[in-house]
Amino acid sequence: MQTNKIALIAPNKDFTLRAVDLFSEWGEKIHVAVASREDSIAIAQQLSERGADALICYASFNETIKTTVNIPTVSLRPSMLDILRSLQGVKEWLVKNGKWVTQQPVGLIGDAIIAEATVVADILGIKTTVLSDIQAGELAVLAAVVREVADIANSQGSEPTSTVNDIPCFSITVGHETVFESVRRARELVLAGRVERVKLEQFKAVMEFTGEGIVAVDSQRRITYINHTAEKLLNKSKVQVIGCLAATIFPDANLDDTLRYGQTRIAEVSDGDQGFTCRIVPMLISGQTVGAVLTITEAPFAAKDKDRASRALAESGYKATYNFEDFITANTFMKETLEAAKSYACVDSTILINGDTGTGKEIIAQSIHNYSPRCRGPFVAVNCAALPESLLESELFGYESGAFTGARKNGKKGLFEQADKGTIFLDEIGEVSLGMQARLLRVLQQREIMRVGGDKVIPVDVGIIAATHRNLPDLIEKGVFRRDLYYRLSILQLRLLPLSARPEDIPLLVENIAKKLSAKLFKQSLQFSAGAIEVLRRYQWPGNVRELAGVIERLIILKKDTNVTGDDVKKVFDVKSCQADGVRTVPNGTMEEIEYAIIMQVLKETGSHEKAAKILGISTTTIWRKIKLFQNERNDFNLK
Ligand SMILES: Nc1ncnc2c1ncn2[C@@H]1O[C@H](COP(=O)(O)OP(=O)(O)OP(=O)(O)O)[C@@H](O)[C@H]1O
Repeated sequence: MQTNKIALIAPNKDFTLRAVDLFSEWGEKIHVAVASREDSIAIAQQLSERGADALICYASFNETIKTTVNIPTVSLRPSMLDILRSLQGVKEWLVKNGKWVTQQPVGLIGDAIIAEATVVADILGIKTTVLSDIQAGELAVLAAVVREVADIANSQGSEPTSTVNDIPCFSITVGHETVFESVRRARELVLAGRVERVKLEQFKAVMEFTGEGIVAVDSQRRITYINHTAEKLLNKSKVQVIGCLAATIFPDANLDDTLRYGQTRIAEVSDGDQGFTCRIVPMLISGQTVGAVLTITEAPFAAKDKDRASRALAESGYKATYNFEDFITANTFMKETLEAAKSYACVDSTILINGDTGTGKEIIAQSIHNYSPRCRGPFVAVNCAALPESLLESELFGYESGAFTGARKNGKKGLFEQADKGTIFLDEIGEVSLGMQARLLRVLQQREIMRVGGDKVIPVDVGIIAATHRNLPDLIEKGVFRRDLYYRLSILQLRLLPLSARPEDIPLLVENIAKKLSAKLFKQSLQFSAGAIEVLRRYQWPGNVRELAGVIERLIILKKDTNVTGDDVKKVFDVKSCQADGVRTVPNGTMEEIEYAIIMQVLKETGSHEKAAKILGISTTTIWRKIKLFQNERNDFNLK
């Protein structure tokens, strides 16, 4: 390879010789190689491997060559000026030889030049006809033939280069200026390529030495790039990894959401001993996902500790079991909500879930935790309505020894501390007192707590998800909820629709819940008729999915066969009202008093909040809330 790194691929020996002459005349050190159509690609590749920075290729070779080499290519073909000059020569010759007056057409041959030659001939007033080759067509009626010849012009003359059956044949060849222009263009591309390469090298240097591991994956999920840090983290070399399917290196990293739907997500991946947190970001070109970039950092939990960690979590009970797949819905709004929830899971801001009782707020909270980088940490759910204020405070923030009578000798860690590195789910946040709201606001802002009776500030690393069935802006208006706390909580909001607003979910939920419950109760799964589904769709479901699950459970237990009709469903609804109206006596009083009395009666009969909730078709949270509300109102009343 010569020092000048441009090479020309010529289609024949004559072309080659003329090009060599021209380049030496111009003092250009350009390597010229001759190639046939068949070996042109191999020769182009050899030239590229031997260090050529750009190739000038005869036009008919260029289309295939440019897609097989990684260096820029320039197509060399007769220019418009070359065609004009040739046809002008033809016209002059026809005039000079008395053939112009006959107005016989000129035959044109050569796919690459036909379009331009026809236009130029029109301008010059030359009649033309297109021929496929020199033997074909009515040569006798032609004044002349003009054809493209793969050569460099050797003279500027306007004489025929040959004759066929006494018809003069003229050639259109590549002019000297055209060759010169192709060299100029190739040089320009080499220069531009160099600038790009410098930028690329700078970019690569930054990528290589950043503290995070970086891996790029194409749309076929094959690894196309891995930086030095990722090689070290994964203990694998570029050679081992490039070209492999991402799944072979990261079996737990699900790329579907990113490659199909362009979503950014965070996954916990491991390669045996070591665990990593992996942020997966789509690579977009003009809005189209063409691949993904994975940034990898060491996870707070090493893989070898995972079993121990998850065992400890299971034992502590602070474990989230639900994932997004468990949330069944066919409703478009709810599907969008799930997508938003997945995005929220990737950031650490507080999330507020709003929805009626039984709409799945806890499923969503658990799923967010399990989808987030905190998934290996604890998930601590606190029902803020279930505890009296003083107890809630010491439960949430813990206490120091001797903080109050009956306090443990060594003090106690609060739930915020227990949720460290994980997520705390503050259910029924709308029910907490103003005093407690002030304490919560401080944690939300500073991510620090102070134990009851303590004076030490303890930093806590927790994700916070809050939920309520209440309309918090209404509570703000009533002065029972702090506006500043609401703003803090509501940066990322999710709203869950009541079941009555999404009747299209009923068939899916019925099928799914019936399958799960019948397996749990060791019963055969039920078949719901269209009539049964219709009855279920028309019902209002004040207790939402929890109530639906209760109805299905009753059907599974009561039905002797497996086919459920509309009447069966109605009867089960009746059974429920019989239980409430028939067996128990309804006391006199206000609605609240009757409700309170019924709740207390069922609690007494069952001895358990869970069983009572099931019978009444409401959640345990609602039971706690109603009791608390009733008792608070009584206390207020008594105080007055
Ligand atoms: N979309 C759903 N798909 C499947 N199961 C659901 C769905 N929504 C709710 N459930 C089921 O309904 C029950 C209630 O759900 P969850 O406890 O998450 O509701 P909630 O909104 O937190 O209720 P509450 O406010 O009363 O505590 C659970 O058994 C849950 O599995």
